[in-house]
Amino acid sequence: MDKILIRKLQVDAIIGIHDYEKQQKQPVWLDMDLSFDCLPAAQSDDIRDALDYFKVCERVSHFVASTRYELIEALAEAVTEVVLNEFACEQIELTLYKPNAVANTETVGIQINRWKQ
Ligand SMILES: Nc1nc2c(c(=O)[nH]1)N=C([C@H](O)[C@@H](O)CO)CN2
Repeated sequence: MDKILIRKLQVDAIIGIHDYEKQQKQPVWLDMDLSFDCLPAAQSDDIRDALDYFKVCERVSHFVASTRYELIEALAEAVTEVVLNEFACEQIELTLYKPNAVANTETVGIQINRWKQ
């Protein structure tokens, strides 16, 4: 299966277990590998046959910016539900990073794989 790739989509969100994290947004980064048959779009050269990565990024950015979660596990799960429910991809591998979470690390994060039911 082909994939549409999105790397380091940057969104500010309310995410964390501590009070200070509930009072101010902080950056999260998202990598998304979206399983999708790209042959029809390659043959037609028509965006209507494609999984439009701009629309995915726009929707996920608005969703993440509007949420409040304590755990990255919960935010990651919610993002995969939005993408699978609203776009034609069959599977998503999502990596969600929280770069400001732990000092002396480049970032921490989570990776999950979810399929359309
Ligand atoms: N598995 C997880 N561990 C931790 C999380 C999380 O979301 N998932 N969150 C925190 C804190 O919010 C941290 O990011 C900020 O101090 C700690 N551990």
